[in-house]
Amino acid sequence: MGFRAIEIDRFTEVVQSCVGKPVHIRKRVMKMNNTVVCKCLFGNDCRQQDVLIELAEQVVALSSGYYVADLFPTLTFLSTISGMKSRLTKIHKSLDNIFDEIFEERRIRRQTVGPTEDDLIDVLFNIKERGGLRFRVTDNNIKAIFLAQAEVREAFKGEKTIAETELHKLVYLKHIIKETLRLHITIPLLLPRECREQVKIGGYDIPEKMKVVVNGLACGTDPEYWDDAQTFKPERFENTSYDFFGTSFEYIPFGSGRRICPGIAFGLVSIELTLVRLLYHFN
Ligand code: HEM
Repeated sequence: MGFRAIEIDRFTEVVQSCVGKPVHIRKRVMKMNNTVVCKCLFGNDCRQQDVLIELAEQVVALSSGYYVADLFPTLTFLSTISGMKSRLTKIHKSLDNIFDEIFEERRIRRQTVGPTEDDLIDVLFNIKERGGLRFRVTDNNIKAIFLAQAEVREAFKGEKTIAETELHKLVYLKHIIKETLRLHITIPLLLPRECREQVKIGGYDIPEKMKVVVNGLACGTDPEYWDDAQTFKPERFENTSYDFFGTSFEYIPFGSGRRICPGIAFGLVSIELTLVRLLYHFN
């Protein structure tokens, strides 16, 4: 059984054991998803798992918030006095140290036991050691990949469980997920961009190097594009071609362009499986 299936089973059992008592579903789902991602990356017995999950939760909390300093990028002191800068620097340093620790432990294990290729870190170390690429793979490249894990899903392709292959049948569930992500986009202002060249947008001159913040929530709820924009209506996605890849700017729950979320497939399967389990087992 793959990591995801095991963790979803565990999650279902925990929720079941709470029957009759209140359960904080959001907290539990978040913890479960972070555990799955962590295990896919660093294996089943990662000593640093709890700290990594804690840091991931802090990053999500910081990146999904609204910060006045984002609106006034030239006022650099704002990000300093708001404490945002020092919090991000602190998290970055902690992550970097933990990655160094994990890499070192894995190097030692590979020297004694050898590679196992059952998690992403071994896959990347194998690539690094095998060489033969046009570029050299460094520890920093590996760290960057862990922070933007587009390959995760690909690496675990062989691990699909029957439940995952059955998901395509649940058409309405997919509409519900699309509609939920439209009204409740996870990162409402996406990630900030920097303009590469001077452009005119909507009558405004945007100079080169200007920081641009795209309001994804406003796009998804703009009455010019959406009928009854504030109402939850999953059927609105019937017979439409909206996808998650940022091809229509009125629907960009995972962002768009170069910095589009690399975890789309990973995230969607996790949402679908979790919902299916909850709907199956609980009223
Ligand atoms: C339903 C689940 C998810 C949603 C709604 C979501 C949404 C987003 C959004 C809106 C962005 C900003 C994109 C932009 O500015 O254009 C983003 C970036 C990102 N996401 Fe996700 N995400 C999800 C799951 C995941 C998962 C599972 C992973 C990793 C396993 C992941 C990793 C990332 C990373 C690394 C970035 C930054 C990309 C960059 O800086 O270029 N996401 N995500």
